[in-house]
Amino acid sequence: MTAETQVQRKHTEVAVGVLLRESDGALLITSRPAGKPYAGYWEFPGGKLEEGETVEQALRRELIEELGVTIGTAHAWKVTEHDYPHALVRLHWCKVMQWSGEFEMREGQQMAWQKLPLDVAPVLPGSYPVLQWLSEERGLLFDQSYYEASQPKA
Ligand SMILES: Nc1nc2c([nH]c(=O)n2[C@@H]2O[C@H](COP(=O)(O)OP(=O)(O)OP(=O)(O)O)[C@@H](O)[C@H]2O)c(=O)[nH]1
Repeated sequence: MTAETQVQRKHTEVAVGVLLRESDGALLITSRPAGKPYAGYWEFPGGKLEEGETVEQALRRELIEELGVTIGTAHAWKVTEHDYPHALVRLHWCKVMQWSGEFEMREGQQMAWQKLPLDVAPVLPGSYPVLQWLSEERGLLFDQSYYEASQPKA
């Protein structure tokens, strides 16, 4: 092993929210704004933890900044990792059932309340496991290829 391969990449810690609408179980997804890696891809709302923040604090701050809503409790759910060319991310997934305020896309992104399977694509690859778990919870089949960039929607 060379010195280069021994270098450990540092994880970027990310808080991500699965907002679930009580009336019909729909979940909220948003598009990544222009200027960020994977611009235009669909994702769950969230962002990077800042120094000294807990996951819940970071998620609450990000959703105010990006969507203009204040969340209630963020229920810690799963932790996943994904190695992108731009970053090695550790994603802290939370389920959120309560929020207040009006949704306002403060970064020029799009939002959509969606049932599974989603009818938008592509989705960030780091989010595929969560779509799989959410599908399994609902007794639905999960087909990753449906969400990949190369798959034109029917
Ligand atoms: N928000 C969000 N990030 C995700 C998801 N899935 C996933 O792999 N990521 C990755 O997690 C990282 C989140 O970074 P971000 O760019 O959204 O965070 P941020 O808003 O704090 O960014 P900034 O401070 O650069 O503006 C990105 O590398 C992104 O590719 C997801 O579903 N939602």
